[in-house]
Amino acid sequence: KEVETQTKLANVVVLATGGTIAGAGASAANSATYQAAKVGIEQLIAGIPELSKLANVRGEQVMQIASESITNDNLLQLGRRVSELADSKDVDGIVITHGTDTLEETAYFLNLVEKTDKPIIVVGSMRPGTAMSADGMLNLYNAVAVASSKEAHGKGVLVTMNDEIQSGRDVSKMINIKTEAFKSPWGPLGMVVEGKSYWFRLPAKRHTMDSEFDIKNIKSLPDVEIAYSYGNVDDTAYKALAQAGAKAIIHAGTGNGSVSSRVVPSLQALRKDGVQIIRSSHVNAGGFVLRNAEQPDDKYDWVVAHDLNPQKARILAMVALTKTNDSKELQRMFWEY
Ligand SMILES: NC(=O)CC[C@H](N)C(=O)O
Repeated sequence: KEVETQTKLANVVVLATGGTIAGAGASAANSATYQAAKVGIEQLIAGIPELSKLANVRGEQVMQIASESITNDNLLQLGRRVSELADSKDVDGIVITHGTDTLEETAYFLNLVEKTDKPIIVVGSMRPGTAMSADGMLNLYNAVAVASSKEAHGKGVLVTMNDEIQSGRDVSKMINIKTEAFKSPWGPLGMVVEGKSYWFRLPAKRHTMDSEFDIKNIKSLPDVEIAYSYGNVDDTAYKALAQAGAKAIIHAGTGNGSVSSRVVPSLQALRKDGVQIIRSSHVNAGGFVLRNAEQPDDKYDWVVAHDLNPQKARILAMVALTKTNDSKELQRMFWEY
């Protein structure tokens, strides 16, 4: 009977990449001062015996780094491993443990390029496992719960933090010291409570099975960079990034993605030289940039990132540029994904 119930459990693979969820501090009082990416995945799984009631869980250490150091090559390596596992008959769901600093970028990347309807859940924590009220254990338990659930199929890449199920496309790290760090401007998709998921809404944007991008066809990612805007800004960073070979520059603009009059002429010139200019906003709670509002995008042949923050806009621009360098096509993609 025991064997029978065991075989009915979903097979979930946890791909570990590092971050605070694998962090360790000197004492239980160290919630903010600790080293990320220290604890191996076997030890993390062994620390949560309750996982074996949810799924047949096995771990794989893909890398062991703090996520601010993740490169495009790391993204491709992780994306390819996820794709291999998703293609495997004996894998039902995939969890990725990740540092929280760039978790929103990796989750969005996978959401765009993985051709599967199997659940892919990206999870991190705000406190290391050695701290009082560590959040990693429950976040990982919730990730495995969602990864092994039938309802999570076809909903794109998801993030489970702070009991919430968020869309990997929408979610962003909004504060760096609280366990309620991850928010979406459009709200969570659901909740996980005691290992059971409760859904309230669905993602509206194209993802995974419905995406025109496929990790299997992406050999490398082009150079896309971000320039931050603020009072007294000038064009130095934009020109330097283009000089260094950026194929597209994400304008991390103020407000509506507005552009300083000291910067506009240089961005027009860069566009004439072939660099794609993509206007986004760095406002905290989520930007909303519209074409020809603030700047005449049609006239300058610029693209708007709409609600994607600058770091997510970088991800979509890189993936999009593997297919096209046509600014109209890029803009279509920025509306659809
Ligand atoms: N809370 C975290 O995971 C942050 C730790 C580290 N900076 C990282 O992103 O990997």
